[in-house]
Amino acid sequence: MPEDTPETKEWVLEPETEYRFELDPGTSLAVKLSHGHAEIFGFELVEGQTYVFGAECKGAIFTWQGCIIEVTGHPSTDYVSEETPMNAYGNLHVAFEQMRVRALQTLSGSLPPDTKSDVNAEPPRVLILGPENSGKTSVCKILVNYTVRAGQEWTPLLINLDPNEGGWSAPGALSVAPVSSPLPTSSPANTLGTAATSAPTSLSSNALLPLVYWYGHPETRKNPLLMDRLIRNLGENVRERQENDPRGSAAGIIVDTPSSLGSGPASSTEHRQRLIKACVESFRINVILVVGHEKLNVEMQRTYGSLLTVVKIPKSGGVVELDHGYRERVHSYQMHTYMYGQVIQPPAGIPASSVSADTFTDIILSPSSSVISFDDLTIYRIGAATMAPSDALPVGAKRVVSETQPVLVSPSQPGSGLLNAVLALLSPFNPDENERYDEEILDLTVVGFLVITKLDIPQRKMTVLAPNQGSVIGKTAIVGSYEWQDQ
Ligand SMILES: Nc1ncnc2c1ncn2[C@@H]1O[C@H](COP(=O)(O)OP(=O)(O)OP(=O)(O)O)[C@@H](O)[C@H]1O
Repeated sequence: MPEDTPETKEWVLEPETEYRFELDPGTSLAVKLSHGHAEIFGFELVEGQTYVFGAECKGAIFTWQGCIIEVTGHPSTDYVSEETPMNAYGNLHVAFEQMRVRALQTLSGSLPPDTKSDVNAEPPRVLILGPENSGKTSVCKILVNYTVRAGQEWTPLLINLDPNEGGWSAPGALSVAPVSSPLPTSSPANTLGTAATSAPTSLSSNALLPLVYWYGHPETRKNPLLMDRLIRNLGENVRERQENDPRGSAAGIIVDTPSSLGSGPASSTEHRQRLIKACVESFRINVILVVGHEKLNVEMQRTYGSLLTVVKIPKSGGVVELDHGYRERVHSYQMHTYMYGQVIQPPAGIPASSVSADTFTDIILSPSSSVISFDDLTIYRIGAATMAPSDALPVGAKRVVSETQPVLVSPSQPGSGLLNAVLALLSPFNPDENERYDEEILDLTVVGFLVITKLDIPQRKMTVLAPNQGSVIGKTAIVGSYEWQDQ
């Protein structure tokens, strides 16, 4: 066997144990379920199929009944753990499933006679809170995957409010997507599954169609007012959808949140509480799950305990501490995946043909680079980032820009910060002039992202990279604080 051909190791997993792995940059791992049943964050693996992981993925293959897996590759860490919180997560799922069934029965008027009085049967609308690296996103994924696997054709709404996570599009996005088939795991570039792409693809059966707003910064503290507004915008959209489809809404809502809502310095308490309130109100939350944090649990019990159910759930010992450098690399993987698709080469010796097509590890996209005039695209930045420091203002001048005020950014201005910036392209303004209003731009959803790769100030031209050739001329875009360079 050549030296760099990784050996294949067989792992026999006892019931209710999991095989955990972490990958280094540039490596991949192949896992074949050779016997039994197993799942990754609730996504069921098919016996005999090989699943490939890359882009520094970290994860766990869990089994309820026991299984045998064959693992090929060089993970930086791998081990089997017998202590997992999956029982608790499974029980939660059962409780939520009961809520869904009752909600549906109430809607269709088919409740058993003795329970007819239960007119308040509500589907689960769940907010997941916890500190950094507590496994919030993984819990969301497990709960969503169990819901869609329940065989009731549920289509829960998964809401990503963690701009650092990026959800289905680019980092900085806040979004919601109805999920109708299980979300696979293969790379942190698409933790929550993959949105429909421009690729001519047979994968579209489980591609998602998210509704996206752009916050544009990794930290919620950068612009809490904007966060608040976008959360409420998402809430409006969700409410509208649910009013139009009450039966569909019985599947419920799962909301993943940024860690800044779960913990932070005392100085940030007000900011945290304000955003949690925005979430609870916007999505009419009836269950708050607190992942492994006693103090936060007590705080939530005190604030919301009389209005809704607050449950503390255990944190998995497998959750990996992600550092700042890793998160930046993930943002870069996300942008690369957004523009070019994702190809994860299986480890040597694993034929690509044996790899499951469910995991989006072989999608090639061809972005288009085009040169446009400075006047073709109107670019705004929201609020304070463009503000000059107060001491740089002329004597006697007062600051007039508020946190949510759109400020025009001119590419011709040296130091505009636009070179390599990620821009969110917005849906059109209301065509009816009478319906237009000052801050309308904050309420427009995103139709795509682009990156400015070159600025030619003397010629007033810029080069933009976008996933497809659709024209951007005459459109409006927002710039945040993300930059990306194609390497
Ligand atoms: N049981 C597990 N075994 C191995 N890795 C895991 C396990 N659970 C979670 N992870 C990994 O740990 C990392 C952090 O988990 P996750 O993203 O769910 O946490 P989070 O609380 O949402 O993070 P954030 O601080 O970004 O909000 C992820 O890479 C995830 O894949």
